[in-house]
Amino acid sequence: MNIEVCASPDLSGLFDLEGKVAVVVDILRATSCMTAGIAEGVSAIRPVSDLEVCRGLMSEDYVGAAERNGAKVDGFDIGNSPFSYMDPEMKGAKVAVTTTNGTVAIERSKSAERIIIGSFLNLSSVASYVRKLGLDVVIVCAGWKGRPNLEDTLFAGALAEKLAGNYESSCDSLLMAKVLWEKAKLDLSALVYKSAHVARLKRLNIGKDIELCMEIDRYGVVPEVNAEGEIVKAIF
Ligand SMILES: O=C(O)[C@H](CS(=O)(=O)O)OP(=O)(O)O
Repeated sequence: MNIEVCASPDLSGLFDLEGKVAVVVDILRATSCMTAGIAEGVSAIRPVSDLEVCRGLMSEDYVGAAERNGAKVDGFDIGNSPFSYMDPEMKGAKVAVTTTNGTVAIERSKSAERIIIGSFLNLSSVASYVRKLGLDVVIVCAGWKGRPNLEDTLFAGALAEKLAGNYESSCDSLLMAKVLWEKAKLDLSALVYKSAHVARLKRLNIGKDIELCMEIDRYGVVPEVNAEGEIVKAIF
C-alpha cells in the first residue's frame, strides 16, 4: 500500500484521491473537535465550507457550529472548541459545522473512496482502521489558509510511524513529516507551542483546548464521512 501527505488543501489538486482513503487532519482544532464530539455521543456532524449553508441547517434541527479566524461566528450555537462538543447536552445531537480550514480540507477530499477524520486524540484507532481498509492513503492536512502547518504535519509523521511496515512511500512530504515527528515526539507540546497557529489562537485564551488537542489516544473512535455527507462513528 502507498501513503502520501497532502500538506495543504490548496495542493489537493495534485493528488489523485480516487479509490483511496483520505485521512483529514486539522489538529487545531476542527478534527480534534469532531473526534471528541463523536466519541462523547454527538450522533452526526455535517461539515460544510459555506457559512450561510451552515446557518440554513440550523433550521433543520442541527446545532450550528461556526468559526472564522479562531472565533465563534455571531448567531451560531457553538464555535470551534472541543469542550463545546463534549458537553453532555450534545449527546445525540446533530451538528452542522463550518471552520476556517478543517471543513475546507474535508470538502477538497470528496473524490476519495473513504474520508476519515484523524487527530492525536484517536491516532492509534485511525491507524488500525486504515490498515483494515487496506487502501492507499493520502493524509490531507488542513494547514492554515492554504499554507502547511506544523501540527498537522506532525500528525502525518505520527500516523506514518504507526503504519510502518504496511505502507511504502516515495513522497517527500511524508519523509519530512516523519523526520519532524521523530524529533518532536518525546515532547510534542513543546514544539507545537512554538507554532504560528498557537500564537494566533493565544489571543482567544484557549490554552485548555490546545492541551486537549495534543493528547494522544484519548479516544478509540474513528469518525468517517458517510454516503449522506455526514460524519459518524465508523464501525470496525
Ligand atoms: O479555530 C481554530 O482552531 C482554527 C482557527 S484559524 O485556523 O486560526 O483561523 O480553525 P480550523 O479550521 O480548526 O483550523
